[in-house]
Amino acid sequence: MSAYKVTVLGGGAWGTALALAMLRAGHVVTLWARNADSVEAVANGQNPRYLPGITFETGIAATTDLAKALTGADCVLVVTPAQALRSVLGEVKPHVASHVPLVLCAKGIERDTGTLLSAIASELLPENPVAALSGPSFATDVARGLPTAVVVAAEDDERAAALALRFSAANLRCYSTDDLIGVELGGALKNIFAIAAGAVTGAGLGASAQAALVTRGFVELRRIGAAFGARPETLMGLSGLGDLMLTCSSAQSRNFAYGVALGKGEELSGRPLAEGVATAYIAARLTRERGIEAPIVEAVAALLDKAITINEAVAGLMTRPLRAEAD
Ligand SMILES: NC(=O)c1ccc[n+]([C@@H]2O[C@H](COP(=O)([O-])OP(=O)(O)OC[C@H]3O[C@@H](n4cnc5c(N)ncnc54)[C@H](O)[C@@H]3O)[C@@H](O)[C@H]2O)c1
Ligand SMILES: O=P(O)(O)OC[C@H](O)CO
Repeated sequence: MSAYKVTVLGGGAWGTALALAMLRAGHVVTLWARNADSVEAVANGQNPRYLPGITFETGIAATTDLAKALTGADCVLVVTPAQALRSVLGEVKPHVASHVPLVLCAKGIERDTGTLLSAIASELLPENPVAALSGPSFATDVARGLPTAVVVAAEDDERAAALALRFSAANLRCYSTDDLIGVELGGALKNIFAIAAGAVTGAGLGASAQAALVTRGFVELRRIGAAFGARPETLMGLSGLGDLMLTCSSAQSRNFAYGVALGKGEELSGRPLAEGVATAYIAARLTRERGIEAPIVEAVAALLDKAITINEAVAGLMTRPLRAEAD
């Protein structure tokens, strides 16, 4: 069998970790990054800017030349931030063959339009099959070779299963599903609740508040997901509940850490990427427009907008009309 060639777009933490995961799964891996320093470092078994303190095996062919990176690719993992997807795919388009699957690994929704990432890919490269990879997976854990499980989604379930088989390795177990929207929404929305959970911690509101917030956040996640056509079992799975649990409980999460800073009233500019900031803004707009009840999403968006204080956010959530839990 000829070698399977995976091209990874994005030389940050997750791009590097996924490139390593693909290498460990036995594939020929090329990583494209726009930054020459990252390219040189990754080729030498490090990425000090995004994965400080981690040394890994060599074998990833890293380059800043996008055309070269995409030549002969059997599969492309797109691992740049969600808000950059449209511009990155615009650059990719002239260089990628139409049969090559695009596996979207970012977690977000386009801030200005509310478009899901898979819809952006289908709009720009309509011939290319689209998939998503998501689930509880810190880049540092995956880069270190620690075990986890994720889910690969594509509307064609056979394609999803085939990609999951390709991507799985000793310490990366990939499940598959045809619920692409469910997987995308779970991954995008959990970041908003991770910011909220971090804010609860930062403001010193206690472990009980934390658990209540995350539980009610999950109710909201399922309510929003259902309105957009996600299947409940997907949202109960790795890309929904699994990733929500991870990001809402660990200071390793950049979204959680952003929330902690927010809750403490610290300076927020210049922090590492927290996708939930843009997602909160657009999710609040979408839920408002569609009449979906999403008080935690609203509160996070208002907090980020500095329209309310953390105390006002808490008071707003605590004084909502009482109701049956299942409603
Ligand atoms: N880090 C994780 O643990 C992790 C895990 C799962 C999913 N993700 C998701 O993966 C996505 C990327 O996250 P990350 O952790 O790699 O972020 P990062 O900040 O570590 O790296 C982002 C990379 O994208 C590059 N980039 C930014 N804009 C670009 C553009 N317009 N064109 C080309 N390159 C561009 C940056 O230079 C950088 O190399 C996010 O959506 C994140 O939610 C991250
Ligand atoms: O560090 P975060 O908050 O972007 O989370 C990373 C991953 O999404 C965890 O699965």
